[in-house]
Amino acid sequence: MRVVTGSEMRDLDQWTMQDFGMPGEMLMENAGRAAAGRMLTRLTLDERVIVLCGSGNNGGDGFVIARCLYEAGICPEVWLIPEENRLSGEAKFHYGLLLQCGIQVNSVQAGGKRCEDVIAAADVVIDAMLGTGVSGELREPYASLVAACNETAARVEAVDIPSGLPADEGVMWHTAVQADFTVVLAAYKESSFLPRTAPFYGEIEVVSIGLPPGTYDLLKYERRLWQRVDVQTTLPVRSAEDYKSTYGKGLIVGGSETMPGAPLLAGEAALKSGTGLLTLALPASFTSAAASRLPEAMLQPFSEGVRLSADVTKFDAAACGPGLGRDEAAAHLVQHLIYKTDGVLILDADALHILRPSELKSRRKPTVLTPHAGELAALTGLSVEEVLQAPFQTSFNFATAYGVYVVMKGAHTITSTPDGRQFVNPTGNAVLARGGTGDVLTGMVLAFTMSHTTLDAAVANAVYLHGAAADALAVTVPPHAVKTSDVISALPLAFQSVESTD
Ligand SMILES: NC(=O)C1=CN([C@@H]2O[C@H](COP(=O)(O)OP(=O)(O)OC[C@H]3O[C@@H](n4cnc5c(N)ncnc54)[C@H](O)[C@@H]3O)[C@@H](O)[C@H]2O)[C@H](O)CC1
Ligand SMILES: [K+]
Repeated sequence: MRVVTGSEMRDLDQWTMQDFGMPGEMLMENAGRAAAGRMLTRLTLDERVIVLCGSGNNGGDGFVIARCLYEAGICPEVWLIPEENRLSGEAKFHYGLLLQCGIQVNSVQAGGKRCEDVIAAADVVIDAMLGTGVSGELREPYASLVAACNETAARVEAVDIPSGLPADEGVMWHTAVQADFTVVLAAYKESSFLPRTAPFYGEIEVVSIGLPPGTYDLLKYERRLWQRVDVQTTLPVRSAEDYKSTYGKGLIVGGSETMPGAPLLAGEAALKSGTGLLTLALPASFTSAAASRLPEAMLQPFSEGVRLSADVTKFDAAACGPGLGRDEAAAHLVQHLIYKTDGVLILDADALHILRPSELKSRRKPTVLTPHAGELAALTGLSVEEVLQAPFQTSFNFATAYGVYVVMKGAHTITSTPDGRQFVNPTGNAVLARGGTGDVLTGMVLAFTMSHTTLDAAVANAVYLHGAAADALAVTVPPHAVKTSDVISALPLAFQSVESTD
């Protein structure tokens, strides 16, 4: 399922109409009819339904939806917001068809009955006012109608995008319809994954509008959801012939006086994600606690201060950062791993605070960074707010500039590859909003980079199953009554959730 910008969507529309040859009227019929189909599953014949239609093609979709509801026996009250003569193209065409059906269309411009009052008294309001073509602050009467939609007790269902909301990240906006349900046309828009804009969509369903197969391959960059089927088709299948080093030799470097548990969380997660041979490098004072907590792991206590005694070149993958601290000795350790490891290097937590991005360019082997918004802000010199407003572009820029994988953690974690592909994660919940869950993900990424055939799948699967473990927990316990090690305990449930055939 793709994630597109407004201009990418328009390009795909144009190609479909001009090159593929599908008339715009047909594309709009497909869009409106598909949206109506999803809305009809939620409507009852006795509900008073209002359809608000704007001046562009979003409004055109509204005309088609109104006609489809009429066909299904529901007589919607249609409100045209602009003057009729503002309509053009396929929207004007479908407006004509609607009038042909004998459906009365009310005009906001005509005065008399106030549309706001009708919205207040409705059972369902279908928002076909503005779609991906919105720009700038809402002009009247749209601003007042959006306010009315946000005050009514009616169920509000948006077409393609809640009116007023930008499709793209990084766009200033002021107000938007708070939808209960949004039927998204053809592909997710970026704003459905941003912390500030996602809540306005309400429940989302994406519908096909008949774009020909392969249309999305026209786009320069792949940006899509990483879905259950992607995990099912790339998760390695274990075999009886496997032996303990089949899935690599992993190293986790971390821990300090103030954060002794972080490498243990990462280590346990790595072991429960399939690592056969794991070494923990941590302060000597914690080795006995580590041995009792993780007897499966080999231990390499730091020698005097924070020095690695292990030969890092013999590991297939190394993860550095959980609980490491940020002093000078820790900084030397990070540099040592950047320049000396022969395998995949995962940098998380304190290692990201220590890291000088320019050093990444010396890496000849793959590198995976797992920052949250604050860490990515520090790495890029942006503010946290700037990162949260444009997570796709920010992580894309860093990944392609430094040739690394970037896992930008959040409610919708985005994985960016060195060549600019991006995968949005659909799993996870508030259970993960607690200390140590990042350490768990680091251990999972370490394990998966050694067991998967491609790094794309290794990283995206780790993110997916990390969230799926939280989803499995949330089924039985409230998010506040969970501790991070419960997420590790739920990993088998996460694996089962993708291995089951249902
Ligand atoms: N492939 C698809 O997804 C298809 C999508 N369709 C629908 O088309 C809209 C995009 O249509 P477009 O005409 O480009 O823009 P809008 O309808 O969103 O609105 C433009 C319209 O709104 C006015 N406007 C813009 N900004 C403001 C503002 N700040 N205040 C007031 N008015 C504003 C502007 O003047 C224009 O008149 C997409 O979302 C889908 O719903 C196609 O139907 C089929 C293919
Ligand atoms: K809309």
